[in-house]
Parts: sequence; structure tokens; C-alpha cells
Amino acid sequence: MQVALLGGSFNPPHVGHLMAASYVHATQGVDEVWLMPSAQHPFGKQMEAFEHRVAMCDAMCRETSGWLKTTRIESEPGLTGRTVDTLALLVERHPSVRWSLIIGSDILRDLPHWKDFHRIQEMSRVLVLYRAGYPAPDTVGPPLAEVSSTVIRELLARGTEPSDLVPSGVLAHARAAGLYGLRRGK
Ligand SMILES: Nc1ncnc2c1ncn2[C@@H]1O[C@H](COP(=O)(O)OP(=O)(O)OP(=O)(O)O)[C@@H](O)[C@H]1O
Ligand SMILES: O=C(O)c1ccc[n+]([C@@H]2O[C@H](COP(=O)([O-])O)[C@@H](O)[C@H]2O)c1
Repeated sequence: MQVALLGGSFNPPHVGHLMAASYVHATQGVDEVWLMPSAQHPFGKQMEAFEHRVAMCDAMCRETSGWLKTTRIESEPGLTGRTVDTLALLVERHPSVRWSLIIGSDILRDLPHWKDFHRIQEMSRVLVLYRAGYPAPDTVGPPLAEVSSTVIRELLARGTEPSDLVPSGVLAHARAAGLYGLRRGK
């Protein structure tokens, strides 16, 4: 079994995440893609509550035939959002799985600040996807959607519902829970 991990804040999940996961599932020989929301972010990003981001990731998973799943592993005690530690735990727990790690090309500039990236490369195949606007050498595949959670949060703050950028089930959860300043149930 081959699993690709897509870690992130998912604050909120959007079609860029869905396209990245679908692309990897369709072309990179993996059986499943697991969304891995951060419980705490190593660089201190502020996020909506973990449980809400998990619920929104689950809503996005329901857009697929079952190959996309959400893992809550980063909420386990002892983990701090450093991917090397999470991956080591996953490797120990699922010894027969072969792991890939998906990152967007915008992250490349941060990698020198990651903990033990060389160990991540030993434990997994790292797939760097071409995020539109962030060209870099050695990326895999065509440029993917020009969409970010930051833009979505900005649109929501201005009262615009980005229904063309966010899966409808994700927006429905955000609305029902009153996230991002949305009026509950609006
Ligand atoms: N449009 C996209 N195309 C390709 N990769 C993406 C895209 N959006 C996010 N990713 C990748 O998904 C992972 C998680 O991203 P994250 O949840 O931080 O989303 P984001 O849109 O970058 O959020 P924010 O705007 O809040 O920083 C990262 O590896 C990121 O590079
Ligand atoms: O391992 C690290 O040192 C490290 C440092 C920064 C970010 N990460 C991971 O990178 C993933 C994407 O992070 P971000 O900043 O795009 O939300 C997410 O799973 C983070 O936990 C990991």
C-alpha cells in the first residue's frame, strides 16, 4: 500500500488542495492520499480550531470515491507539527505502507527551517508540486490552481462567499459553525 501525505493548516481546505491530491492520486501510483491538518503550526500560524479544520477536511474527502482521507495524527501528544516526528510515528504504526510527502513549491523556501528534512527524505518520497505562481526546479506536473486559504479568508472577511474556490461541503461546515466571521447558519 502506498500513501501520500498532504500536511497543512487547511484553514480552510480549498480546491487547490483537492487538485493537488487528485493529481497525485491519478499520476503517482498511490492508493490513498491523507490530508494531515496541523494541530499546532511549527512557525506559529494562527488557525481555526483543529476539530473544525478536521471536519472541513472530511467534507472535502467526501468529494472523492474514498481514496482521500483525513488523519488526526498531529493532535496526538508529543507531536509539535514537525513533519519528521509525525512521519516517524506513522512509519512505526504502519510498517507495510510506503510513504510519499506532498509539498507545494511555495514551501521550498521554508525547507532550510524544517527539522531534519534529510530524514524525511529517507522515510518518504518527497513530491514537490508546482503551485501556480511559485516556479521552481524539479517540481512534478503542471502548474496547479492559483488559490490559497489566505485569499479565501480575505474574501470571507469582505462578505464574499468563495463558492468557486471552496468545496460546497467545506463552506457549509464553515457557515454552520460560524467560522471566519460567517454568521452562523447564514
Ligand atoms: N493551490 C495550490 N497548489 C498546489 N499546492 C498547494 C496549493 N494550495 C496549497 N498547497 C499545498 O498544500 C499544503 C498545505 O497548504 P496550506 O493548508 O498551508 O494552504 P495555503 O493555501 O498555503 O494556506 P495559507 O494561505 O493560509 O498559507 C502545502 O504544501 C501547500 O504548498
Ligand atoms: O517539519 C518542520 O519543521 C515543518 C516546518 C513548517 C511546516 N511544516 C509542515 O508543512 C506543512 C505545510 O505547512 P504550511 O506552512 O503550508 O501550513 C504542514 O504539515 C506543516 O506541519 C513542517
